[in-house]
Amino acid sequence: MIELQHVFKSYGRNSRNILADISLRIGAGELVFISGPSGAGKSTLLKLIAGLEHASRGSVQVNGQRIDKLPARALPYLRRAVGIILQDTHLLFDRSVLQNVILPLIIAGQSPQSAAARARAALGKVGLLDKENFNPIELSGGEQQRLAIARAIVNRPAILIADEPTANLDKDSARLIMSVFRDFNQVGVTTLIATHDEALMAENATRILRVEPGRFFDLRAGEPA
Ligand SMILES: Nc1ncnc2c1ncn2[C@@H]1O[C@H](COP(=O)(O)OP(=O)(O)OP(=O)(O)O)[C@@H](O)[C@H]1O
Repeated sequence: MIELQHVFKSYGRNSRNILADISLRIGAGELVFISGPSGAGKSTLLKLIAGLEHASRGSVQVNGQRIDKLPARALPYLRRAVGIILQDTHLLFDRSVLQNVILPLIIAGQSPQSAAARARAALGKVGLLDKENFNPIELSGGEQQRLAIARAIVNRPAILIADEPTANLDKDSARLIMSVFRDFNQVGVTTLIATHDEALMAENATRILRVEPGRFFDLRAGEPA
């Protein structure tokens, strides 16, 4: 499903490697955490997999496609295959909760009617149906994260990627967010979550990819460290 082979990433020609010689495989339906100190390259790794950044060297395969070689015209396909929630959720505060979720469907060419029905189904899955007419600014931090999740999954991606989705949330909101991810993971969505939250990983970990400056660890639950 996701395979990186000898991937290097630096930003700019003469700058240092943020990621150096990373190889990994993530199978369909896995739930994987990406951990590591600030600045180590967690977001960079997620962006390479989502096709938002390009590897400087090495190959990145998603759903059997070399996305580092993907022509620009194939990018919409990748956008639909991978739902992404970045650290800054980029919610649109000039329209309603429902309209925020409808927008990616309209962009993908759906009729307004079927887009509204699917957007409502997505809001239902994250427990926000009763707030569809609110402005996102009126939502709590945890609710805004859930809205960002609804928007990311409304196109039914096979892969869901989230960058620090529980940062700045209290414990109960973080648990609720995690239960939403687990629900999607349980119906087969491959889920990658970058986090600093040790408690979250301890409670949910199946596999942790730990990114440190110059080092990389693939820690599978149940395997000796
Ligand atoms: N677009 C960019 N241009 C130049 N340097 C960048 C860019 N994006 C990230 N970097 C640098 O790459 C390094 C890794 O950043 P990244 O955001 O991947 O780390 P991170 O592990 O996700 O950090 P954090 O936990 O603080 O979010 C940092 O030194 C950062 O300054």
